[in-house]
This record gives sequence, structure tokens and C-alpha cells, in this order.
Amino acid sequence: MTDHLQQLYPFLHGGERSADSIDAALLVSVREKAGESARVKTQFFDRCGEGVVAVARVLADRFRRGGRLLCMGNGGSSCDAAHLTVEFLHPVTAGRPALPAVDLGASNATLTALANDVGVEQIYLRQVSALGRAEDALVGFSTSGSSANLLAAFQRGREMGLATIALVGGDGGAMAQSPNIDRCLVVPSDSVHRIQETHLAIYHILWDLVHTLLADSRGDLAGAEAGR
Ligand SMILES: O=C(CO)[C@@H](O)[C@H](O)[C@H](O)[C@H](O)COP(=O)(O)O
Repeated sequence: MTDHLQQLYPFLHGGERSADSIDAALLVSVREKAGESARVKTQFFDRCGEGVVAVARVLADRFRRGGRLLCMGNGGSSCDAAHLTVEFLHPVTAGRPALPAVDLGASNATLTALANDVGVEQIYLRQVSALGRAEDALVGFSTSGSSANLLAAFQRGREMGLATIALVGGDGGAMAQSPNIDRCLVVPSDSVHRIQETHLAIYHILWDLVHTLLADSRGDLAGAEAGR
């Protein structure tokens, strides 16, 4: 086994390497990773639950104003953007209305044309410019918090009056410091996978909170955009 593989899979190095012993080691790894996934989520929601409520209020307020949700991300995070979009467009819970959401990563033709002609930094900025309306909310997912194409789109969205929300990881990267982002939820982990798993839990919960707020007969959304 090469040094590189030994580093990646230490439990396969040395000692007995029967199929059973490898499975036993893999099982330990399964439990360690599942435990870490649960710990990261618990830590995030303990520290940042109020931030999730605040984001839900912003989104509910934007929907009430007739706004839409525009979603974006790169790689695995583009799948999260697509998933969040479908949650709102096609609610799985009976009695909950569909709400308008747009996945800015959905069109291969649009993305490849923009990347090819003007550069990958502009694939979301250009779409926000063309599609965005002041009453909309722009949500971006980034594990590093520093993807240039999202930062550029947030800046444009902010200039146009959209509410801007980032779900990020690690130390929050540039997005945690950006004046163009109204709300930044930072998952405290350096693992791309653990961050994405927590993002999924966050937006499932956000979806639920938004519908709860919209169903609130009092319509009490006072302070919906506190912090702006
Ligand atoms: O994490 C995965 C797959 O899970 C990758 O595809 C990852 O999303 C890509 O490397 C992205 O380009 C990373 O961008 P970001 O999350 O730092 O904004």
C-alpha cells in the first residue's frame, strides 16, 4: 500500500487484513463518522438556533411580500440549492402550499454559456441581475464560505435589495465577513461532508419554520429583518 493510501485508510495498514477484520474496522469508522455528524449538528443548533429562527423570519417575510427564493451553490452545495428549491416548490407535507423558488444551478446550458463566455465567477451574478427582484431572497451554500461566484452574486443581490443569506462552514470564510450578506449561518466543522450534512438539517428545519410563520394567523412578523 502506498503512503498516501496508508494515510487515508490507517486501519488497512499492518496487522491482520482479513475481510472480517477490515469490515470490523470499517464499522468503527461508520460509527465514528455518524457520531461526528450528530455532534456537529448538535453543536451548531445549540449555538446558532436563534440565527436559524432569524433566517426563517427573513424568508417568510420575503414570501409574504410576493418574493421568491433564489438558491445557489457549487458542487455538492449546488445539490443543496436544488434540494432547498424543490422543498419549497413541492412541499411533502400535506396542507402546506407550494412557494416560489428558483434553482440558479438548474440549467446546464445557462451555466456552461456563462462559464465559457464570461467566466465561472459570473454564473450566478448574471442570473441574479436578470432574474432578481428587490422582494426576493438569495440563499447561497458554501462549505468554505469563500467561493468567488457566490460572493459576486451576493454583492449584486445586495445592491438590488434582495435579502442575502449564506450557509457556510469552517470559520465562515469571506462570507462571514461580507457586508453584502445579511445573515450567515456558520457550521463549526472543517469537514466538507459534515458541513453539508448540517446544511441539510438546517434547511429542512428552515422550510418547516417558514411554513409555520406563514400559517401564523396573527401574521406577527415584527422584527422580521432585524439586523438589516
Ligand atoms: O463537496 C463536494 C461534494 O460533496 C464538492 O463537490 C464541493 O461541493 C466542490 O468542491 C465545491 O466547488 C466547493 O465549493 P464551496 O463549498 O467551498 O463553495
